[in-house]
Amino acid sequence: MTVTEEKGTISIHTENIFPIIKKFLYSDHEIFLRELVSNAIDAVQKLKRLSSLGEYGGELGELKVKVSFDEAAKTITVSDNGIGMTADEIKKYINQIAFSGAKEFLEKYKDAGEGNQIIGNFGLGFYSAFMVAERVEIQTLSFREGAQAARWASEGNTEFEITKGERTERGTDIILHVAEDSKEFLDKFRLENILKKYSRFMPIAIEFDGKVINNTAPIWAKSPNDLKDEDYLAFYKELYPFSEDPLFWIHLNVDYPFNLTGVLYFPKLKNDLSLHREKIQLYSRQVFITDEVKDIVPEFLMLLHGVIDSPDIPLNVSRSYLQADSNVKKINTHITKKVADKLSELFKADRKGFEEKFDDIGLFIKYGMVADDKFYEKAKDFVLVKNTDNQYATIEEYRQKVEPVQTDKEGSVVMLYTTDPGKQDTFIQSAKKRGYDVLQLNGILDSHFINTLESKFEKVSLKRVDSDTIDKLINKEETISGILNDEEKKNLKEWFEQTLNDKNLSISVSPLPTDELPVTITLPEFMRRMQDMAKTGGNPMFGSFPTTYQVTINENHTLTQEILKADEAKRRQLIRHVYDLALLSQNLLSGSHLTSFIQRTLDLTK
Ligand SMILES: Nc1ncnc2c1ncn2[C@@H]1O[C@H](COP(=O)(O)OP(=O)(O)OP(=O)(O)O)[C@@H](O)[C@H]1O
Repeated sequence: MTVTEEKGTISIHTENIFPIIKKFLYSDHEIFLRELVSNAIDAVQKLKRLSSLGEYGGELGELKVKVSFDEAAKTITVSDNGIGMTADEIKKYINQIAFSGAKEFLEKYKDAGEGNQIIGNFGLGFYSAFMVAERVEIQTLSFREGAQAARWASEGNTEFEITKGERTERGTDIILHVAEDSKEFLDKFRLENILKKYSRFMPIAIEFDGKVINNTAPIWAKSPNDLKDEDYLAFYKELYPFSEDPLFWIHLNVDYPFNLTGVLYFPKLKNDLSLHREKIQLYSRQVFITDEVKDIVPEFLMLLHGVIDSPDIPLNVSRSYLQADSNVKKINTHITKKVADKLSELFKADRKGFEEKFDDIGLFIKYGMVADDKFYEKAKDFVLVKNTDNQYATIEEYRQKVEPVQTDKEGSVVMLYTTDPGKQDTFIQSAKKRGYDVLQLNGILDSHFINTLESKFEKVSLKRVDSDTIDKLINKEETISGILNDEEKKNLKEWFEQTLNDKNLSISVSPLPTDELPVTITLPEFMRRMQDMAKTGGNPMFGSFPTTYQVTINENHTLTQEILKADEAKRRQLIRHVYDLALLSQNLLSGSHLTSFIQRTLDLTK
């Protein structure tokens, strides 16, 4: 195998392949380094493979890839001690772009097990060098016995030359003569940063500036059986040095119908969902591709952290193509299923532990249920609700628990909830007095979650505990009789309207139990929901509706009798006072109203 000197023209199918590479394939020029280092790693892995198959009998030595640069000579060099190439192979693999050497190699060795170690076919790897180089040189010596060193050079047009090479040891140097407009890459920090970004977990040691920059065996490439919790936690810290420990994780390992490995972590979610996005990194055989996994991972799973590695995700293609890709869809479905299964498993295996973590994972589960029907179907059996006594229950358990007391006359189970146990305490106590239970639903997604539940569960409705007076909250057959006649009621309503003089109040007189407050202020459920939805991304128009509060006068209360009997001055004072008490019970009393309330109270006790 001797090298005959040769000049020639590269056979390519499209004349203008280089501009295409430059403009469309890689918008980011720094990718050239990922591609060349990937090729070098491929070459090393191919050699390992040949050695294990007995097709290479020589010493392997310390297998590695080395990246170096020379600012004065304006070169960047990627070296490896992999299989190298003969002059013929250069012609075949480098010159005939359309011919993929990796493909042929895989074809030949695909039955040999570990074949999937070879970095995939995801672009026009080698030629991306011309995005930054005005001339590229290859110095290479094949592992084959008796092979001669060969050199190839090209200036990125379709012409090339092949001559005898200078390498004396097996392997390849790719030498880039960096173009004037790409001099920024002749910089230690720039190169190191690019390497750390794309090559941090590549499977063969990469040396730069005297040190190895990568972790060649990240946990997702290992078998879950060989890993302990500490390993997962340590890897999490490696990925996100400043984050709190995750709650738990899922090790993904699929080989059919597509290849996918990865580890997804459930972080402790803060109440700001936007903080958590873009934390999942996508790899293809340990080569970093992107952290924009929007189209690959379902929206609600973007809250997770971690790594996904799949050679089956098409890369360097447009967004819309990615969305339509059937593998991507399958991956999406698979991840959703895995996550749901993991949660279900945790729930079944350790209910108590699940309850303890629920405050942290609840947001995530609810997000999934609101966003994804398939996820909802699984999650409805393990999503938990918590009542004001901090007891947890699944939706079905809860429905059964409250059904005997909280079914209204239409046969609907009314679940009551509070968004603020402190502020709504009066209402909560009043509900409890009647044997009702109250849930705490105060998360940022809960208003959406409530809508989802109501749409899925038949004959279940949810009402905030302060959205109506106790008798109407759960409207039962039984009626409480009132003690006032129509004339008295009419007067009462008018006096309240005159005294309070606020057009945003809708005043009515109702018979309530005597132990209820003389006046109750409520904001109807539908109105408040609209406001809540507007806050968390619904139609903002709803938020600008005028707010009308329901003011209900309890005709059975003794203070109401007092109002009827009192002279005008006293009456005004009492009306203001019972109204202020209602405000006070909702923490709505402030400013001058509060001051005059205190003064009035002092006057009354004189
Ligand atoms: N460092 C190297 N050592 C040995 N062979 C190499 C090296 N770099 C490239 N080659 C050969 O050149 C071929 C073409 O490389 P190129 O990067 O263009 O495509 P690829 O690696 O097959 O696919 P990809 O587009 O995924 O990179 C490789 O398949 C390989 O046979």
